[in-house]
Amino acid sequence: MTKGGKIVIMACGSFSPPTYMHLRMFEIAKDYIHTLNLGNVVGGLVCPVHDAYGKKDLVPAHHRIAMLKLALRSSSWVKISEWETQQSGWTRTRLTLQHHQDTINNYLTGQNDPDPPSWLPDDIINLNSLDEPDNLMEKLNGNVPDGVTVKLLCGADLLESFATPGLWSDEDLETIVGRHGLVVVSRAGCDPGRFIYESDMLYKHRNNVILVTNYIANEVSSTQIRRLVRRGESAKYLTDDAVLAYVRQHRLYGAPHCITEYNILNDLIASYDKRSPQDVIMTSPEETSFKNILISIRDKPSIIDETITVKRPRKTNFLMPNSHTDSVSPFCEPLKPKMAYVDKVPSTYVPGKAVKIVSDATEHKIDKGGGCPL
Ligand SMILES: Nc1ncnc2c1ncn2[C@@H]1O[C@H](COP(=O)(O)OP(=O)(O)OP(=O)(O)O)[C@@H](O)[C@H]1O
Ligand SMILES: NC(=O)c1ccc[n+]([C@@H]2O[C@H](COP(=O)(O)O)[C@@H](O)[C@H]2O)c1
Repeated sequence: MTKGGKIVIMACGSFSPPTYMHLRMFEIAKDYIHTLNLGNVVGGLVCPVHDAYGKKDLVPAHHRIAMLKLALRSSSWVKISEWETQQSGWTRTRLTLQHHQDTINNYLTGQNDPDPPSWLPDDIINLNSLDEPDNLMEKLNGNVPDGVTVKLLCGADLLESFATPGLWSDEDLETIVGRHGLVVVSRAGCDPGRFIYESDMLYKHRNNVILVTNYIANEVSSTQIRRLVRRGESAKYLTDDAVLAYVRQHRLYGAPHCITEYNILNDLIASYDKRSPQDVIMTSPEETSFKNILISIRDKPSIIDETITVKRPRKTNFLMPNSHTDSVSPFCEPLKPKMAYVDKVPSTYVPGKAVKIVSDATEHKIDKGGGCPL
């Protein structure tokens, strides 16, 4: 067994919106712990804070949860705990760590709720279902040799917030650091090693603080994404496309009225049933609640992108009969934005699904089906 036992790493924060760095923290921390044999990471939890935390630009929890779900859809081991957001008000981090640790260990000792919470790490669920009867008996008797410790995963700025007068109580910090432990990821402008050295309490518990150097520094923050969004500038590649799509769709953080650009990937065409030499595939279209959708169409890989604007002329139910294909007829002015109308789009036209645009010299059509994942 590794020396630190089973660990669940939990990041508490606003996640308004989640960034790639929020996700990277988990990967970096897990690798570090495993390569140095400091413990066995059996799960990761993201715990968005309650709305009552009241931080600037904290959008309602249901939005932050929805964005986290989109951001984490490819993670096999990091889950979201909505627990804090479901409490009657803001919860101190010590209580959050304690609650999750207790719930996990109760589950492991068989005192579990028959309906385990959705955030319970899969490895914990599997661990329990693999229990030998003897081992289970030992656990039922209250002897849990390998209980799980929930550690607080944070950036070095959060560690340094421990020194902000009145923000954290000494008693809470003693419990968080002494009983749970910290996994701190480096962040520009912070010196966590020195910070620990200069705090008597942290220095005393320094063996319970794992300092992880992020050698591939990424200084993206939610603040920066919000700023770009507010200014109508691109935040692409700072967070997941689906998160940005959600932000635009719900006009969060002052996002301007939506014009969405879709890339047309010619190299994907080959994998689809080709109808004409000008077939193009749209990637990552979004829900059709937008009035204007900007679509880049590249007829031939060699020529400059042309764009057409597809307008929804009136409210429809957006359900397309199986056999139906709507026409988009652009004005024929080469290399200028072209206006076109789409009456209806297929019900499959949702985030994460691509729609095939079939084009020829005079008309463009949006075709049902042919979806490809993002
Ligand atoms: N670039 C980063 N490097 C290291 N840690 C980070 C980074 N961005 C966020 N974190 C950590 O992620 C956790 C959640 O932070 P939070 O939701 O406040 O993100 P943020 O991007 O710093 O937000 P904001 O910009 O709104 O203050 C914190 O522990 C924070 O230190
Ligand atoms: N006393 C405490 O327990 C305490 C104080 C400040 C922040 N926090 C937590 O730290 C996180 C900080 O998030 P932000 O970096 O987004 O402000 C939040 O989850 C918040 O609840 C806890």
